[in-house]
Amino acid sequence: MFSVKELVESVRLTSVPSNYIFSNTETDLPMQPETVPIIDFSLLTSHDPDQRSKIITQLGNACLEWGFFMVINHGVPEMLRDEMMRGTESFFDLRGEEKRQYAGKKLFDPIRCGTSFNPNVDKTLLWRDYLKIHVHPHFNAPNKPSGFSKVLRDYCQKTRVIAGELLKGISESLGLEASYINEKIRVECSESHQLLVANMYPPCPQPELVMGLPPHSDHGLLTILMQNGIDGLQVMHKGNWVSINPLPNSFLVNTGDHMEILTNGKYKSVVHRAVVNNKAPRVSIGTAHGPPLDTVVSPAPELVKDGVGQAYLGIEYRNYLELQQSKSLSGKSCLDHLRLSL
Ligand SMILES: O=C(O)CCC(=O)C(=O)O
Ligand SMILES: [Fe+2]
Repeated sequence: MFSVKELVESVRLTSVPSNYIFSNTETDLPMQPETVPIIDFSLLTSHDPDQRSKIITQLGNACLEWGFFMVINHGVPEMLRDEMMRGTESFFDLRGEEKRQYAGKKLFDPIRCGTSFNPNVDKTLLWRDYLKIHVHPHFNAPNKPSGFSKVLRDYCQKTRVIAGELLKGISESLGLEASYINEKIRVECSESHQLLVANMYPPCPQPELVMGLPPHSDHGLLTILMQNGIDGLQVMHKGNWVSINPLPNSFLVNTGDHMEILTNGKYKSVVHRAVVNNKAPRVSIGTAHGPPLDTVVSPAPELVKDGVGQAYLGIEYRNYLELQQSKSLSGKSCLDHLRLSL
């Protein structure tokens, strides 16, 4: 099966095919009403030292306690976000044969589209189609829908700027120079890696039986995400799933596995999942921000001290991406390969 969207559109489904049914989706776990941290991005670029130090403390706390926050006042025009969302939806609406040219591709091929996470090994299929594009250091774009390439380029460039500023603030929150993360693993350099992942979750007749994306953490340092106005993201916080209802025009940001490695476990990558609904298609667009593919990410020596030993092995970014893609998406199983017992 190439696409769950095609499945939904081809037959009138009243129940879910058995190969999509998760035995334990835990969607009945109590949801905690929680206020997730909000970061006012405009204060990060403020010249007022008091304001900057306050927002850096907030950013540090958000990374420490949540690994997740909403970013407001980020300066990305609403029109660009709308165009990006419309372009992505139009891509998923293209005829099957137009999308199939990107099907069955390998991890580092410029553009891939398909369904589930890794249908070759996924025991249960996910209620999700995806489009993945390597957008930096080499920019790629599908040739349809028309005009999408320009919007995509602009959107990806602007999200890289946001990631760069957030990483400066995060470096400072760790007591390091603002440029530390950038210089250590070259996240902001011209070779840095950025992957765009667009997810399409069609409406499902029995949403409680399936998963859009099962609990997982992301590779990279930070993921910057927006959605089409339909909720479905849940974040694990203190042992509970918290449903995320983003503020209008905000970005959702989460820490990835390489943030956890780099900070020697101080800022952990956050486990999250995407649930689906029976009413409206949900689309989310994430950009994962990492170093150049040949960079070995290992714990920062400055954070391996005071009796705390090195908690993770270093690994080349490219190898980590390959490791993650070789398996089914499952919790923090990739990071577990690198943990050192202290
Ligand atoms: O759809 C979402 O809200 C989450 C997407 C996600 O976690 C991912 O693409 O890694
Ligand atoms: Fe994710």
